[in-house]
Amino acid sequence: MVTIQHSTIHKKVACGVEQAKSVSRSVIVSTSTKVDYAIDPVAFYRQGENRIGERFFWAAPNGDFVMVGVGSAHTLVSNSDNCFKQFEKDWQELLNYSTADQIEEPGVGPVLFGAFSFDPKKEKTNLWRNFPIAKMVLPQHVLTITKDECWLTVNMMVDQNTNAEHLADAILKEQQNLLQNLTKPTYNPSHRELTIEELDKDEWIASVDKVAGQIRSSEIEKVVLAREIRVKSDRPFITEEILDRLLTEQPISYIFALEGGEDCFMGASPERLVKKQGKEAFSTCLAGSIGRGSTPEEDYKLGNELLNDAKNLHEHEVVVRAITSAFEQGCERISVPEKPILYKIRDIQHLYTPVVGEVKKNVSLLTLVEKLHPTPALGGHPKEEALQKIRTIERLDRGLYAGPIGWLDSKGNGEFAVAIRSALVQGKEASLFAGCGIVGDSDPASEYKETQMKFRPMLSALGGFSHEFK
Ligand SMILES: C=C(O[C@H]1C=CC=C(C(=O)O)[C@@H]1O)C(=O)O
Ligand SMILES: [Mg+2]
Repeated sequence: MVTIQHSTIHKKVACGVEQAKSVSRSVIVSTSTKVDYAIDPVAFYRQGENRIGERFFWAAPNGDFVMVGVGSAHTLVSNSDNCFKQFEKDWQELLNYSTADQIEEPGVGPVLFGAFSFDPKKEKTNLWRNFPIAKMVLPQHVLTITKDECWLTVNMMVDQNTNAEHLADAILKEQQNLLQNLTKPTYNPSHRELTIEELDKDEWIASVDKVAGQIRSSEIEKVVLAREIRVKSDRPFITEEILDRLLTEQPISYIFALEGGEDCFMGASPERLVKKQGKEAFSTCLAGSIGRGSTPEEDYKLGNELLNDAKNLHEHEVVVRAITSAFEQGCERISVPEKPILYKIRDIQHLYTPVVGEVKKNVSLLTLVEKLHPTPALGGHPKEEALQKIRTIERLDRGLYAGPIGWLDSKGNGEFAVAIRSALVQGKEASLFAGCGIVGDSDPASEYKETQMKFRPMLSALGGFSHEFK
């Protein structure tokens, strides 16, 4: 099933080589083809298994936009806290030396996909050894599925010595392999016996109590405290299987996976950080939580309770204030509803306020990400004081948990979610992360219960079940 003509791609690579010669540096050659048949994104991801360590998966809520990447034509890596600005500059420079088809569709053509650590200033542990502080990849092969179109893109980095014939052959051969087995995979739903270790559970509960006390007697208004559980299985986890479950069980969340070496960071986040499409920017304030009811009546009652609960409304309002203020710097004509509504996902319900604005001239998506991150839904308020508190009190290494994860294209469009409800999958083991917004009247036992609910999406997708997390 060849979708790009060999002669077309050969010509484009040869042109790229000429360009590389004239500018004395490597250049990106990118070409995209619209396909008129359905490609299952998980099947495409699975077919890329000989590129393990170099794949990513992204599906926006309701499958409105799906992007899968295999292989790496170029990788941007940063181990400093200046990563947003550095990547912005690197990307612009790469695009200045690129030849790509002019396609307006967001997410088609040269794209970067990647993730940023929650806090580059926090000391890194061995847990995240396979991930730098930040990385964004220009994939060799990209599958982009929008509401009514499906595209395949190949990206190549060529220099003056590239053999156009060889490169065109190799990339087409690999694309054919990726398109071999397009039927939706079926996975054995067999249940796994998981052993769950709650790391520093008592210390975490004590820290909630301590921080709530400090908040009552200081300028700090809110601090998000996270914890980790380590899960062990009798056999290796299969990331395709986990993706498949997440897509079925968490249809209105962002489903993501990013590989690093043998490890895979993945999750189902309900929380958008920011999306930019053309001139418009969209963000989401998502904070304040309660469980789901077992009957529609109970669920409605719980939702109503959340909508009127002073502690949760406060937790939420801090986020609305911070996101609005970040938008005021980068956007105009900002619209923010006065009151939150409910966002109900399988295991939990949240308070939700969407924020929309028109992006000011020359404000990029990465600039918005930098201004917004971390919102008080993940960090706290005031930002720096809350981060400092998290650095000293939290025992885990958050790594990419709660950091921005997403994509951007060559036209400035893209979207980032905050990587919560997530896990770092490492062979037969996985670390899961969950945090809670702590305010002055936080009750440690209820915050603990809230983290248990937030572990459920990933625990269930890993194929496990545990009474303590019911
Ligand atoms: C930090 C997390 O959730 C945030 C998002 C929604 C609700 C939250 C809350 O009610 O505490 C948190 O701010 C997490 O899931 O790890
Ligand atoms: Mg909360």
